[in-house]
Amino acid sequence: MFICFSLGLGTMGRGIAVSLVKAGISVVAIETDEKQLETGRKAMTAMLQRDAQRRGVSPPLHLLTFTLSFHQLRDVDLVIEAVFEDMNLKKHVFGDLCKVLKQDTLICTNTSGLNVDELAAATDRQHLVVGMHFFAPAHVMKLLEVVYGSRSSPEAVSMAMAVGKRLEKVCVAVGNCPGFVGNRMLKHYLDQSIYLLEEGATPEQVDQALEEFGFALGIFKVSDLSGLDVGWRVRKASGLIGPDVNLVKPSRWRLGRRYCPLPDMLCQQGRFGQKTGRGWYLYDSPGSQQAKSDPEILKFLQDYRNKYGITARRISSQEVIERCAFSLANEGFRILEEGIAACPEDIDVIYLFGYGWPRHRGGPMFYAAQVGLSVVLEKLEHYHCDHPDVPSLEPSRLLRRLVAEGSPPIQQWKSHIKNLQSHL
Ligand SMILES: CCCCCCCCCCCCCC(=O)CC(=O)SCCNC(=O)CCNC(=O)[C@H](O)C(C)(C)COP(=O)(O)OP(=O)(O)OC[C@H]1O[C@@H](n2cnc3c(N)ncnc32)[C@H](O)[C@@H]1OP(=O)(O)O
Ligand SMILES: NC(=O)C1=CN([C@@H]2O[C@H](COP(=O)(O)OP(=O)(O)OC[C@H]3O[C@@H](n4cnc5c(N)ncnc54)[C@H](O)[C@@H]3O)[C@@H](O)[C@H]2O)C=CC1
Repeated sequence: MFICFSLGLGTMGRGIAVSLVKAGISVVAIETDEKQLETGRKAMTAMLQRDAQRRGVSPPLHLLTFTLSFHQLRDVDLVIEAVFEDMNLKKHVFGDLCKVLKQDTLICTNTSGLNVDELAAATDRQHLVVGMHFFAPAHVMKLLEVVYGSRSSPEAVSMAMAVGKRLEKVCVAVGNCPGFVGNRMLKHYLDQSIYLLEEGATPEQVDQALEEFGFALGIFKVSDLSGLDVGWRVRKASGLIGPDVNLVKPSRWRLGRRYCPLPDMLCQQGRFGQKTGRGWYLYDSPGSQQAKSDPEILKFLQDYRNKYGITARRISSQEVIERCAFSLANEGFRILEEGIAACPEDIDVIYLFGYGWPRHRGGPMFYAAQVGLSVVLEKLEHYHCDHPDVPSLEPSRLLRRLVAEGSPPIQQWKSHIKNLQSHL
C-alpha cells in the first residue's frame, strides 16, 4: 500500500492532496487547527466532487483522512510538506517528522525556492529529502519540478519522479538554487512587471499585453492566484523588508539595486490576492477566481507615483513583452551556464506546463531563438542602459557568447558552455 502525508492544506497543500487522491493514493492530511483543517476539507471535497461529476464517477473521498495529529504518520511512505514558506518553520516540522516516521519514508518539500540542502540537514535522512515543487493550481497545472539536493540519493529523486508520473505530471529534475529554475526566472519577470507599474502601466494593461501574447493568465492575475503573501515572506527572509527599512517611506532601492515596494504595500493592507478577495484585482469574495478591476488600485498607483515624483508614461505592449520575456530568457541562460537545468528544452517545458507560457511560442528559450539571439541581446542592452540599477537586465555571459559564435541552434547551446558543472 502507498500512503502519503500532506502537511498544510492551504493554496498548494489542498491541490497536491487532490492530485494524489485522484491517482488512487491514500492521503493523510494534516493542519494546525480545526478551522484550517475544516476549510481544507471543504475545499478538497468540492474539488474532488467537481472532478468526479465531470467524469461520471463517485469521488474517492474514502482515500482521505484528516487529522491534527502527527501520530498517524508512522506508516506513511511519503510526506509532502506544504506549510508556509518559512525556513525555520519547515526545519522545525522536518525535525518533528523524523521523530515518528519510518526510517525509509521519503520527505519532500513543496518549497518555492528555499535551500533543499538546508532543509535536509534538519532531518536524520538527508539522502531521502527531495524538492517536489508543484504549481498553482496544483491539481490542474501539469508541471512538477523535482529538486535534486546535493545529498538527495538518485533513488529518492527517481521515486519522486515516479510519484509525479503517477499523478500524470510532467516531471523535470532541476538543481538546488534559490527559486530553482521556474521561480528563479519568474522573479525577474515579476520585477519587470512591477517596475512597469511604477513607470505608468496598470495591472490590467500589463496582463492584457501578456494574454494577447498568449499567456494563459497575466502575471498580476497569476500573483493573485498564488497569493501575494508567499513572495512577501521570501522578501522578508532575504532582508529586503525588515527593521532597518523604513516602511512608512519605503525606499525604491535596496541592497544596492532598484526595488519596488508596491507588492509589500499591498500585503501590508491585507491584500493577499484571491485568498483574501483583494490583491492586484478585486474578487466577489475570498476564494473567488473572477478578477475585476479595482479603482482603488489605480488611485494607489497614482498616489505612489506622485509621492516619488514619477511622471507616468505610456507603455506599449511591445515593451511589456520584451522586458518580461527577454528577462526570463536571460536568466534561463544563466541557469544553463550554472548547470541548474539539464538543457534549454527543460526550461521551456517548465514554462509551458508550469506557468501557462503560450504553446505556439514554444517556451522562453525557444522564443529567444526564434526572435534571434542577437535581437534579444540588443534589446537587453537597450533596456539595461535605460535601467542600469536592474542587474538582471544585463545580458548574460552565455547569451553574449552564443551571439559572438554565430547564434548556433538551440540543440547546440550546451556545447558552448565552458566548464559546465551539472547540479543534476
Ligand atoms: C531568486 C530567488 C527567487 C525566489 C523565489 C521567488 C518566489 C516568488 C513567489 C512566487 C509564489 C510561488 C509560486 C510558485 O512557486 C510557482 C507557481 O505556482 S506560479 C503560478 C503558476 N501558475 C500559472 O501560471 C497559472 C497559469 N494559468 C493557467 O495555466 C490557466 O489559466 C489555468 C489552468 C489556471 C486555468 O485554465 P482554464 O482553461 O481557464 O481552466 P478552466 O476554467 O477549465 O478551469 C480548470 C480548473 O482550474 C481552476 N482555475 C481556473 N482559473 C483559476 C484561477 N484564476 N485561480 C484558481 N484556479 C483556477 C478551475 O477552478 C478549475 O478547477 P476544477 O477544480 O478542475 O474545477
Ligand atoms: N502559492 C503558490 O503558488 C505556491 C506555493 N508554494 C509553496 O508551497 C508552500 C505552501 O504555500 P501556500 O499553500 O501558498 O501557503 P498557504 O499560506 O496558502 O498555506 C499554508 C498552510 O500551511 C499550514 N501550516 C502552517 N504550519 C503548519 C504546520 N506546522 N503543520 C501543518 N500545517 C501548517 C497553514 O495553516 C496553511 O493552511 C510554501 O512553501 C510555498 O512557497 C509552491 C508552489 C506554488
